[in-house]
Amino acid sequence: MSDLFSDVTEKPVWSEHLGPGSVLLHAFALQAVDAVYSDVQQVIQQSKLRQMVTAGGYQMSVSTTNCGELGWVSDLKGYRYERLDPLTGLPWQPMPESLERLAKQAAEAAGYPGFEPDACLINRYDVGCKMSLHQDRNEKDYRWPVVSLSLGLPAIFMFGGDERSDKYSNILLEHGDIMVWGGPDRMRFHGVKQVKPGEHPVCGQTRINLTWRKAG
Ligand SMILES: O=C(O)CCC(=O)C(=O)O
Ligand SMILES: [Fe+2]
Repeated sequence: MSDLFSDVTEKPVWSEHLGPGSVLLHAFALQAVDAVYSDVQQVIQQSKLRQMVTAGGYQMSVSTTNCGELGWVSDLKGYRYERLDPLTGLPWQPMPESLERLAKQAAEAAGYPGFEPDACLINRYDVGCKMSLHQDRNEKDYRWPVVSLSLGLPAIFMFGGDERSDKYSNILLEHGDIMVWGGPDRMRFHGVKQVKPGEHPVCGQTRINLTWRKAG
């Protein structure tokens, strides 16, 4: 086919098991990307992306916002979930249906049926942004997984063990991939290496990451 984009939307969907509770769903989101991406743009217009500060006083390189009942925030008081956007004092935007549906489908495909996310964190990585190794531990109930969608520029995801010093694997995350980790893998350290320069047909010079969680 001569259609420029046919190879983008027709990449095979396949599951790669990366641990007893973690699955990389390659290309899982490609069919839903148009709706998801435009809904993310709507959310970002209402709830601005901002660079949060850690308890230690460091400004994160990624820019962040949220949708859903609960939003992840960080400031000098530390990491936590909040019902109100601290920038506006208003509730976060409701989670768009396209996002909620995709998260549930991905969780189910990864072996976590019944996932009801109440938080969707939106991270924008411009070229050069990264996320250091960390655990996701601000959620109330660790029985539910983290479901994480990558859009735009590719990134190397560091997937480590339960200790910060454990060796990690380097996993390539591409546009439309969904990484799910839960169960025995829920507390594994993870992070993202510096995003390399590039131009993506949908997202331009950025990587967008959405992570869904049952936080409350
Ligand atoms: O950007 C990613 O792929 C991971 C993001 C992440 O680990 C987080 O937001 O907690
Ligand atoms: Fe994380």
